[in-house]
Amino acid sequence: MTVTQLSPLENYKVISGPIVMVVMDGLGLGEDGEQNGVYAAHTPTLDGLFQEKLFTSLKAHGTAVGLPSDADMGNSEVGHNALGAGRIFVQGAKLIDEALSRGDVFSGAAWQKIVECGESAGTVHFIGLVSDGNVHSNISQLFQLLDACAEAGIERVRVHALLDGRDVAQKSALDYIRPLEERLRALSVSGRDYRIASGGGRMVTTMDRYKADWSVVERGWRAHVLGEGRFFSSASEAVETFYREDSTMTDQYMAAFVVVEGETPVGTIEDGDAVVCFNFRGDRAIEISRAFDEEVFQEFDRVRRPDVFYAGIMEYDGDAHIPRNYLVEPPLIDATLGDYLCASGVTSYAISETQKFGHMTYFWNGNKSGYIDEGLELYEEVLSDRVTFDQRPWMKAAEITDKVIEQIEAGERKFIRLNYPNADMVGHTGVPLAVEIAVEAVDLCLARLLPAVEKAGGIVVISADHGNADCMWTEKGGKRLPMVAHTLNPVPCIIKDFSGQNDFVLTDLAERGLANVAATLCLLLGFNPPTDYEPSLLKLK
Ligand SMILES: O=C(O)[C@@H](CO)OP(=O)(O)O
Ligand SMILES: [Mn+2]
Ligand SMILES: [Mn+2]
Repeated sequence: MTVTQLSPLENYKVISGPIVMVVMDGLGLGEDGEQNGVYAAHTPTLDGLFQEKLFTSLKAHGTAVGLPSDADMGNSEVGHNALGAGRIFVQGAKLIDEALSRGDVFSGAAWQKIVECGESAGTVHFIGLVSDGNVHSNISQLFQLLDACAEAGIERVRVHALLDGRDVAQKSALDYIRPLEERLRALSVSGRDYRIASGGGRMVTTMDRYKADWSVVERGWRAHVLGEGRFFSSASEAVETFYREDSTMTDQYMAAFVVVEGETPVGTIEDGDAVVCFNFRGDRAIEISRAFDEEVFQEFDRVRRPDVFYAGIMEYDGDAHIPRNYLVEPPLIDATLGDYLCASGVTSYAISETQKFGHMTYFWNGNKSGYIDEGLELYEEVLSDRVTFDQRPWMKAAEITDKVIEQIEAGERKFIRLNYPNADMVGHTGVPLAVEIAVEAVDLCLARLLPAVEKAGGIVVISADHGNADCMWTEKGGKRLPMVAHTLNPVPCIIKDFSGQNDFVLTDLAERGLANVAATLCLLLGFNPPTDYEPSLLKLK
């Protein structure tokens, strides 16, 4: 859909400064208490902001962001999609559930190709995250695909199982691996041979994003395709061994492993095979997809590139069309705020560090990777450290702030958006002191950013995409259980108008969610929001 120019808002007095949108990734509003890293941290600036007249909270999980139910935590993809497109789209998690239950997955050309590979003696491989986190994947969907393989008469199936421990409990891998092994065993009758062939922790194997560290993907390639990695007789034996050898080891960081019989890997990927990536979320599935799909590839030495039919369960990048084949159409996230602002001639600037760079560009723009209008937009990436972020909880927040202040002072960009990854990336490590420092780093940066917006006579909107740091542990029987996943909590939203030109008040809405932000930004920029957008949080008095 081509979008039209936005119409000017009546009675709006044009302001000199920019509109600055801050996403504090993973910073939600949880219950007061020491388990809440936002509460526990020293945050004079945020505390002040929470008292602002235009402060509200936004629903950032479940149905408010297009997930199957309100038991689903929010995540960066669905959160930034809603922020950047102003509407609630049925997201991958639900689309795949529906496509599986209706059978659409199996009626398309991609599934036919997979079945053909199986029929001509090829092995069908599944690569993906084995958990029920519903952020990148859902193991229940894998089970349905495996059953369908059996029904279609496919004799040989191999699963390359990435361990989660980030969207689910830190050490829960066996809760997924054991039932998976059980299911594969049960399907291995009537001449069928279904097994786990390789795997590894998601943060060190296969699931890199935004080109942060290609060695992660290379490690996965070596384990899944070439059968190189530490040898075990089964996936559960690998996990049990890693736990035994290092009591501090958690699933997301487990080394790549290969399942062998004797010294022979049971499931390398060979010419004539089919490979399905069953992660529905794109950011961490794009790189491995490129490694399979691309003829010429410079990112690492693939050693051998098997001639396979590769399909994603979904298309991961609607701009670059990655991967070439997929099983389910992704949500059509069109007519984004970026599209409208470009059509209306508004200059903009988007920035984060590597870990969240694509969140403010690719997710924000509806899972499209390129510029909408290079003449009007500038995207900047600050390179992230390559560490587990409990070691550097300040991350690149200061550098991001420097660059944003530079842009504000230069005065050439009307709409500025940035993401501070700290509360989320450090929240996922489960190290309380580091989480508090992460939140404090964000607070410190806001204390520098606000005066710059004030000086320029602009407006700042400060919110988040979902919770994380707001719950660092839960308690059971007097014991603390680390909580590294996102939360179901709402997120703050503060609008601070330093221009004083217009009198904005909060609108009465039955429920406020992330999807209401885009229309709010239109208003602050002096435009009537598109009529099909969720309503603005504000109106002119
Ligand atoms: O790290 C990630 O991939 C997810 C959690 O699975 O976090 P976020 O949605 O905040 O990017
Ligand atoms: Mn996030
Ligand atoms: Mn996260």
